Amino acid sequence: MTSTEIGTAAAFVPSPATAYQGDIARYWNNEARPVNLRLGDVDGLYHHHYGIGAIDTASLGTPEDSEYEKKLITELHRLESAQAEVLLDHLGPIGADDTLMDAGCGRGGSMVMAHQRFGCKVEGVTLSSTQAEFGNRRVQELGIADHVRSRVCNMLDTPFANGQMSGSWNNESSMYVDLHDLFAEHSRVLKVGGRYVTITGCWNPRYGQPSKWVSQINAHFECNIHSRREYLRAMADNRLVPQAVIDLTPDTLPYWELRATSSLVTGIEEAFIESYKDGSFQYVLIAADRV
Ligand SMILES: C[S@@+](CC[C@H](N)C(=O)[O-])C[C@H]1O[C@@H](n2cnc3c(N)ncnc32)[C@H](O)[C@@H]1O
Ligand SMILES: CC(C)=CCC/C(C)=C/COP(=O)(O)OP(=O)(O)O
Ligand SMILES: [Mg+2]
Repeated sequence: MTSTEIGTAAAFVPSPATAYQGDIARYWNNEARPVNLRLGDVDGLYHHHYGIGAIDTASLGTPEDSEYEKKLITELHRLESAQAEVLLDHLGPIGADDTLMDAGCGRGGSMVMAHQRFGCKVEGVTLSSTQAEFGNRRVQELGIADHVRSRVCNMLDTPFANGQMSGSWNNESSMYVDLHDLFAEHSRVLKVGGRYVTITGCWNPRYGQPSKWVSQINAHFECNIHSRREYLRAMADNRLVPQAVIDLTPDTLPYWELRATSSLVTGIEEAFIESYKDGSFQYVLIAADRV
């Protein structure tokens, strides 16, 4: 990759840094679950994260309604976009001249939302060429390819300059990497005073060790969920000072309970619901300032 200007083609695909990253690239290159594509089709924002907020039962109607499944998909998608809005709320004031980094950007839904809200540039990195192509195609269709770009790149070793970013985030993508390496890279690309935000699932140190449900989620996604304590320690070691730590577990449970009743279930719903209920697993937002 020679250019860092948004709007230029990013055809060069680097080799994965490790065999594990090669596995993860393959996983996301081959992913096409209806629960993600059909939700994205609702309004063209494609997410690979989960939802938060109360169910709007009035909008759902009853299961006997012939339109019920369509309404349920729309509702799940609304909750996933609400999750991304909450992440963006915590970035603080961002202007049109700022640049943000989405580490592990998936199909790019959060990046589009960030540009639409702030007018800023957004640089996304993913291991998957399929996802990067999907995201770049989508922003071209929207006419915002001069502001939003996905590229195939390891989030632990990005091409961005020191202090280039006013904000950066991981939306459900930090369970694929070592947290010390990850926060060292965010700390490098963020300017002093810049804001980092993550929404993630983490195991609860008060439970003791990762529960069987957490192990099941790890096996399902080939990831390695960290503990809440590990996040806070790795931030502290990398000049990232938490300003907000919010337990979103109660806010995400309605999403899972609704999803478990849909035709788009994937089989992982029970593990999320049971681990959130037994306290072994938590859905958290952490916002931290680069000092
Ligand atoms: C669950 S998806 C989340 C996607 C996106 N953040 C969202 O909210 O829709 C996880 C993403 O992390 C990316 N990822 C995992 N490890 C990575 C790494 N080392 N470097 C860059 N991206 C990585 C995957 O390619 C995938 O896009
Ligand atoms: C909170 C945790 C631990 C998340 C693990 C990372 C992950 C794979 C997120 C969801 O992606 P997705 O939207 O592709 O998954 P699904 O197909 O289940 O909707
Ligand atoms: Mg999904």
